[in-house]
Amino acid sequence: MLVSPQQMLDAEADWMNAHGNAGTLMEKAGLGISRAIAGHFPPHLRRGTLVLALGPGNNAGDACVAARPFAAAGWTIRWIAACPERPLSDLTQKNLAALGECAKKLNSAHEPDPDWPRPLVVVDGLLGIGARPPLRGPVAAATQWINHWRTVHNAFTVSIDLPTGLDGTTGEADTHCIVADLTATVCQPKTGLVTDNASPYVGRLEVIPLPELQPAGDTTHQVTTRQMLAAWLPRPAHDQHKSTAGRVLVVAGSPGMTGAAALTAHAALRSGAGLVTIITHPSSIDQVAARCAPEIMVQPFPSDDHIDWKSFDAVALGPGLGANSDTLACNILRQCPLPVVVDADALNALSRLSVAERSPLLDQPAGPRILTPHPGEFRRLANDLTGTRAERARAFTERHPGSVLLLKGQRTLTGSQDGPLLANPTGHAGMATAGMGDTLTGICAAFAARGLAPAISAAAAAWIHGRAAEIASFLGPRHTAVDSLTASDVIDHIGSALDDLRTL
Ligand SMILES: NC(=O)C1=CN([C@@H]2O[C@H](COP(=O)(O)OP(=O)(O)OC[C@H]3O[C@@H](n4cnc5c(N)ncnc54)[C@H](O)[C@@H]3O)[C@@H](O)[C@H]2O)[C@@H](O)CC1
Ligand SMILES: Nc1ncnc2c1ncn2[C@@H]1O[C@H](COP(=O)(O)OP(=O)(O)O)[C@@H](O)[C@H]1O
Repeated sequence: MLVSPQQMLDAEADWMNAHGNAGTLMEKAGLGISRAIAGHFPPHLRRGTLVLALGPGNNAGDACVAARPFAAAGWTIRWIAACPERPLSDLTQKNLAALGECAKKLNSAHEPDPDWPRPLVVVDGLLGIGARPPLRGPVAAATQWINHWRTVHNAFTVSIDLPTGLDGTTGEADTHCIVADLTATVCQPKTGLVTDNASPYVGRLEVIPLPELQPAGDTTHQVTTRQMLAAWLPRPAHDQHKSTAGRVLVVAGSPGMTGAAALTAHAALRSGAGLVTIITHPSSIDQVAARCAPEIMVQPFPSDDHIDWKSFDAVALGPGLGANSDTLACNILRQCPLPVVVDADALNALSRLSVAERSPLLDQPAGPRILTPHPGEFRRLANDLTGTRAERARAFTERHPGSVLLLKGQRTLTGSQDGPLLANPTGHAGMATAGMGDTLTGICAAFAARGLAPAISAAAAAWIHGRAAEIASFLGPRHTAVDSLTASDVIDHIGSALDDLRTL
């Protein structure tokens, strides 16, 4: 559910009227924020430096609570009062004191101390949901040094509830709005966080559960959470075998794009599929097979276009298929009774059909369909739709009620006729690289083959895909800069993302 800042403030006021003490809520929220930071930097694994930028409100208290497990694990803790003319709130002072001697005050924040251990994490506890841009005075100065540290000193920035300078309702941002690598939003995500305006500022989004508060809000638009996913993704049954674990058919690859077929198939294999078979252009078979692990079967397109659907549970259709396979792609879409994840050149084939030919394939398909366009492919499929990404996604699923839409991008959206619009919170900008969509298609097809409903397969795949990218970049044994991530790195960490999800 999305809530406006006002709805959240109302829920907080109700709780305060009934219980009169914000301390217990701060304790829970702060420890949840701490766990979210630990999802990138487990405090016992790498001992770095945590800098707390404290404002006059209770976000600053949350930041101090969040720092406690890091202090206990031996991190260097520094804090700075961003508005020296205003006192820190009573709860902030109490939780700052609880950090003990290891939390030292900074009088200015021109540059980070070169002797501080890395990683360097800065927590933006400046302003909360009660504030709105424009930024003024010392807070505006604080957001500028935090953004400078991020750009020049590779600081990882964590915002509590919303990046300071972002309007929680509209997502409009002040010029000096914090660019948050992680936004830990308490209780429910605020409407502004998932708007198109907010995408340069919000980064990874983590919703910190706080069931004590019960705000009203918009249930038709949600952020996918770990709690939802854990209920959706079953562990394998003791008595399953490879033919019941999910059989994926990958229809992909062509001369020059054999890697797309291999990436899709490997992602499906790592996402729990029991059997993975690629069918590809006869001229590419040897190259595709050479790229694949021995577990993956590789066969040529059948000469008569006949595929025995009983041998499979789901299909991944389109990655690297090239522009000469429109007939094959459209025939599969006409005939296949199984869930089909429709990507890349299969989407382009659909775009090239007339509306009269395309509509029945999307509105009354022969089986479940999950369409996974990136924004370029989406424009080709529905170039008449206008409005925000969310509005266009909704309009598309209303127009084509028989298909699930997985609209990729920085905040990937899953839309379906009868479910809420789901915004994906995981992932980072290092995912903007070749083959990443092919990987997502493989994960999604494996989940559909394992029996998950189409919309759930799509939303779960987007979450796992993004989380695998985070683990590869921040936690994996060979973690490196975000911008050196490859699609193959993501595939290598799908298993860690599944594990991570199950160790809530
Ligand atoms: N190793 C391989 O074999 C690879 C094969 N690939 C295949 O190459 C084929 C062509 O796919 P491409 O997606 O590269 O080409 P497309 O022509 O479908 O898409 C590129 C166009 O879409 C726009 N676009 C893409 N992402 C966008 C975004 N986030 N926002 C706005 N616009 C965006 C670009 O500006 C560009 O105009 C597909 O079959 C694909 O599966 C690619 O996945 C790359 C790797
Ligand atoms: N800036 C970003 N932040 C988070 N995820 C991103 C970002 N850019 C791209 N992605 C993700 O990476 C994938 C790219 O898919 P796509 O463009 O189809 O790649 P390809 O066609 O090369 O396989 C999508 O899942 C998308 O959501």
